[in-house]
Amino acid sequence: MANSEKKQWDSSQLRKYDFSLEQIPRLHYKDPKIDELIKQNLPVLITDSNIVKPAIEKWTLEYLERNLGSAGHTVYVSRNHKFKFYDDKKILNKNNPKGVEFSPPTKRAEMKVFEFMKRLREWKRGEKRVYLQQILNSTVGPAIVEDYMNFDWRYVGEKKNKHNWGELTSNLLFIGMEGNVTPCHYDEQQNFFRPNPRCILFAPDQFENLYPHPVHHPHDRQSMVDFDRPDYTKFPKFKNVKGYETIVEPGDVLYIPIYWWHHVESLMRGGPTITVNFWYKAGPTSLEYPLRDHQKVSIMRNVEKMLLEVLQDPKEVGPLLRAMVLGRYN
Ligand SMILES: O=C(O)C(=O)C[C@H](CCCc1ccccc1)C(=O)O
Ligand SMILES: [Zn+2]
Repeated sequence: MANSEKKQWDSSQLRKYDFSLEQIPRLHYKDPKIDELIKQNLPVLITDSNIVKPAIEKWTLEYLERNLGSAGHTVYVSRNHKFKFYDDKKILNKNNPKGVEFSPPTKRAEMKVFEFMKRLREWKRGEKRVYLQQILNSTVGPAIVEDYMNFDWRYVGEKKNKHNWGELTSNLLFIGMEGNVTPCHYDEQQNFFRPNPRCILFAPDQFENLYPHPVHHPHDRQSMVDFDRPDYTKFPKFKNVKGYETIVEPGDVLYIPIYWWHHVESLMRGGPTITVNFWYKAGPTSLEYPLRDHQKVSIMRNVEKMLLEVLQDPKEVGPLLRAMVLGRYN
């Protein structure tokens, strides 16, 4: 993440998608308008902050190779540029008979940091891509721990308290290759994210245009639409999708509100990217009316989970909901 020079890029380094995008507001970290946006669960790019300054200044690939420690690290391997996340616990296998038949799109490997860096350095176009996604925990070396302690915790703590978020669950370190993509998904956590250069965001009310996988599926929370080749027959509403984008400059931190969809990509021909996130649990939610869009997504998830639990067979969920709604609630 060391960004001594201002990273210049051009639009040929951005992957092309067939939807239009507006810009996400960029505000200086001292600007009080930031709190107004966070309060409304709206994204904002926070500039010139010191939130992860030590990482910005010191975390080069060489520094990380020397200091990430000797433990094995979680690395995903993909045959293409996409790293679509999946939850192992929902895959059908001998000790999960209720799981879903599923062939993972990426392989998860454990690699020592020098092994990962070697793969990064020697990668040739067309070869499998790698993406290190590692929780920052006690296994990392003392220098990294010290840098981590020197993040601007006062600033993030002040936001957490002001907007009564839950506890910080984790900080993940991502080391990705140029052109890597994390496809569109939402998380159930608040996120301060020092991202890869390009983030595309969609509000929770875009649920119907983004067709998330069913809740019991390993790709729960991920969009079923392949942005590179959208299937408008299966997903007709995708053509109505309305999104925002930001290209992150050095020193920026993006606030990704809970339940907001995000697609994250490293610039093509932009070299490897080093990013860090801060995931916070949701705070206590009181149901005020009118309900917020993200609260309706949470309600839909709970209805889906309850129906799956009580009907047992996922194939019965559609017919029951259609019987309940068609001609009566539509
Ligand atoms: O910070 C976030 O929320 C991101 O989406 C960052 C994203 C990788 C996330 C991978 C992942 C997705 C779902 C569950 C666990 C891990 C990136 O930077 O490529
Ligand atoms: Zn995410």
